[in-house]
Amino acid sequence: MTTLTEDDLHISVSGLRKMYGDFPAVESVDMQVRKGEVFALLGPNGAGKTTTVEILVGVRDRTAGEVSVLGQDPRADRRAWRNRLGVVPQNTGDYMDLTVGEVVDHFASFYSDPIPSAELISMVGLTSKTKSKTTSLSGGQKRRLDVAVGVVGRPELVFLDEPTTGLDPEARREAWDLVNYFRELGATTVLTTHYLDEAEALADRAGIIAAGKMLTVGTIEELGRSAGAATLITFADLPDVAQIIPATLGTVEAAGREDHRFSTSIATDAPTEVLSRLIEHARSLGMAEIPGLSVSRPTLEDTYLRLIQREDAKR
Ligand SMILES: Nc1ncnc2c1ncn2[C@@H]1O[C@H](COP(=O)(O)OP(=O)(O)OP(=O)(O)O)[C@@H](O)[C@H]1O
Repeated sequence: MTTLTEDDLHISVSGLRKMYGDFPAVESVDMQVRKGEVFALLGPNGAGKTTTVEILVGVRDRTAGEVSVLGQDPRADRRAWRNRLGVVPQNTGDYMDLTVGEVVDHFASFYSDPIPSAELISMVGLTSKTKSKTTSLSGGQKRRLDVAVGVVGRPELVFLDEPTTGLDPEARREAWDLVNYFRELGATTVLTTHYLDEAEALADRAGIIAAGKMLTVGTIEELGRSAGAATLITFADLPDVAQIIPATLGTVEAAGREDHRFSTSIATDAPTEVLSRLIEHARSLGMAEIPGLSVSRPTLEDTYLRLIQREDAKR
């Protein structure tokens, strides 16, 4: 594993804790976000995602822990530092009686090199609404305007708190395009979400958080492999499998009749070895093909559900 230096990191958090009275909204969060990556904070309702983001962007104080964002402690909240961030909070205020174009122009005026308003409005799919009052926008359209306002200053580090909640599938895709656009510009993105497909589609790495605790951090593939989830190899009509796959290599999990076939599943951490033994076995029986063969890798969803359920069981 390569050792990361402070220069490679846009965010470094250790031992983060936030108490509301004697309730720990954030109990132990450790995470590092590398320059240029898309990092997803995944977790169920009330996990502590928003509180963590609010601390990172300097709008909420912390009880304990070390936090560095773009090389600074967010508590200092310096203007030059803030201008390098783009923040799309979960709940934004209203934009009063202004039109979409006026709102974007207004926020653009705070920055020295903003994304041109028309370009940005088009990127979030609101061109036809440029002259409409924001009060007439649908919930999803308003959310897209929030995203535009948050990123108009070409931030180096973007925080998107549940950017696609309430959006229809097409608008979700547009929001995803925007994240990819920022990735191409070299920006770092932290997004909170409880949509696993969103993390899978967008994130380089993700952290799973529940009940204020960071349970695991890794690439999407690493997360899929963690929490003891095994690869599942399924096939049909291959006799005497138990004799060629010892228990040390895999567990023959299910055997049943399906569509006139006798199907078998093997859960294994050594899929290549199991497959090669199966193929050799099939050949020795004179079979050219193994009927119904499929290999399914454990998914992010498997790991997520396992970890969240394990955490729920503790409470
Ligand atoms: N101002 C506050 N005072 C007291 N408790 C709070 C406050 N803000 C948040 N909490 C509690 O802290 C916990 C974490 O909340 P937070 O909003 O960070 O969760 P979240 O992961 O963002 O959830 P969601 O996905 O529902 O937005 C929740 O139990 C919430 O009720």
